[in-house]
Amino acid sequence: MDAVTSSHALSGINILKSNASKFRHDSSVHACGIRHGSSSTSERAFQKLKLQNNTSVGGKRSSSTAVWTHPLSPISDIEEDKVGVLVLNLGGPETLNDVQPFLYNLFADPDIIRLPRLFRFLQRPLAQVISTVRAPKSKQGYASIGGGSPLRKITDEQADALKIALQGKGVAANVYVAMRYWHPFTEEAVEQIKRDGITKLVVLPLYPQFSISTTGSSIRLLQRLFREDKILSTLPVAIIQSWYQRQGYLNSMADLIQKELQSFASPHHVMIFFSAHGVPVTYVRDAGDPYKDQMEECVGLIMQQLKGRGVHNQHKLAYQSRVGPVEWLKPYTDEVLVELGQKGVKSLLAVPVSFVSEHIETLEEIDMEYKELALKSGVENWGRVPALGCTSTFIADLADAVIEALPSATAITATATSTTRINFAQDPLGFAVKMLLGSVLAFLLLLFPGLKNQNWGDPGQKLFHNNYALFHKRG
Ligand SMILES: C=CC1=C(C)c2cc3[nH]c(cc4nc(cc5[nH]c(cc1n2)c(C)c5CCC(=O)O)C(CCC(=O)O)=C4C)c(C)c3C=C
Ligand SMILES: [Fe+2]
Repeated sequence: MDAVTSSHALSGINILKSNASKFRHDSSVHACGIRHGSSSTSERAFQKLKLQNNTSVGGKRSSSTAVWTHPLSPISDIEEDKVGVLVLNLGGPETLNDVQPFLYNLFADPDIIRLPRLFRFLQRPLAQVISTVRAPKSKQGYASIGGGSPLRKITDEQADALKIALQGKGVAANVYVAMRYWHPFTEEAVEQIKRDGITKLVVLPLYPQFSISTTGSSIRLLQRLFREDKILSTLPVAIIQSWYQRQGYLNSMADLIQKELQSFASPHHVMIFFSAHGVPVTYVRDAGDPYKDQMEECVGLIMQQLKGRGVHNQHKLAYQSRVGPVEWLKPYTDEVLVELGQKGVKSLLAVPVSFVSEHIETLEEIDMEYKELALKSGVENWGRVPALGCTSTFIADLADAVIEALPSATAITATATSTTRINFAQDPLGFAVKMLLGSVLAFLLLLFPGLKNQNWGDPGQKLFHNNYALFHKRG
């Protein structure tokens, strides 16, 4: 997928795939309230762009900077603009009492459980059932990491650090946090943006790779909120779609891996084990989610970075955190760990690669479940790379990404295209059959609550599994 293309029913917003590999990271800038350096590579490029824009026609792509300009929003306005950055994240329950309602919000999202359009009316009842069945297992997980998700605190810290890094680069901006499924909700952040009179907005997902289920879902919600609002519908917005290719991010990941390898007695013999959050395989196969491709490319780029530093360890990518009965992206982390252990791999360094803060899947799933499984399977030495969090080089790079995106901000206008409609046009018979089966199973589920499949939390009946699998095949 190319930069500045809209995708997955997200047309109408200027979406950037932040591909600024030509920008070196600026190690003189420190985030998290530390030191702020002078002009960075990106800042200089930004200044250069300002000059360029004064002399060139808008709407042209700047090949040396990976920044696109738009005739409606000349870069020379940025100094007068009131800039906002909207940081997107998933959100997590802060207490155990929040777990079920948080799960309800998650499963009520049509980008998480993808029902055919005609059966969307079942979304909420289904979410109620699934969240109730899943809650006990989820609660156990959150209880084991201190009774709640650390996501809000870490995201707030990252937002503060980003504001400071932007300031250090000469851009005064308000940074807002918009969570998809828990506080502070996206709606609240958007209201605050309106109250503050922001005149130019950059949307920055805290997911390096794009997935329909994460960045895509948040963007879809934003599109709706912005279109429905008189003021917001004219606000120039730039959306950074993904940023896993950025040099600053890759450097920061390589730094963390290199550092962690040193904690092993024999660093060369450690297998670098990338574990990414999975998505159901239908997202990639049927709905065109670029997540898998981007993840594979991302891992390749990190390894390339490490090779450039003389680190030639073996590596492997696998997918974790599957929920429900459907097939998810493979290979599965738990299965690979067992295989590697049985094959005689003795040292493993786990690298969480789909997310930039610690959360339940790093603190509980990787640090507890997977570690135990690996050790039981024959692995003797286990390590885990921490999430990037507020690492200064990383935050500085995010600030650069924001600055590079600013000139492309443009108002949200066009109407979204629907994947469902496309699928229907391509395969009307298949579409009708799936809808019919989906409806029969959904009604069965609602009429006979006993059919709830306990595998969302506990072992149980199979029918609900199959039901869910059908729902996942949208259209
Ligand atoms: C890139 C990151 C993520 C993708 C892709 C993703 C897809 C996805 N997740 C679920 C179901 C659940 N996710 C849950 C929590 C959760 N997921 C992510 C990230 C991605 N999810 C995060 C950051 C979190 C929050 C963690 C925290 O600390 O609070 C949960 C709840 C936890 C649990 O019960 O395991 C569920 C459920 C689906 C179905 C999905 C793709 C369709
Ligand atoms: Fe998830």
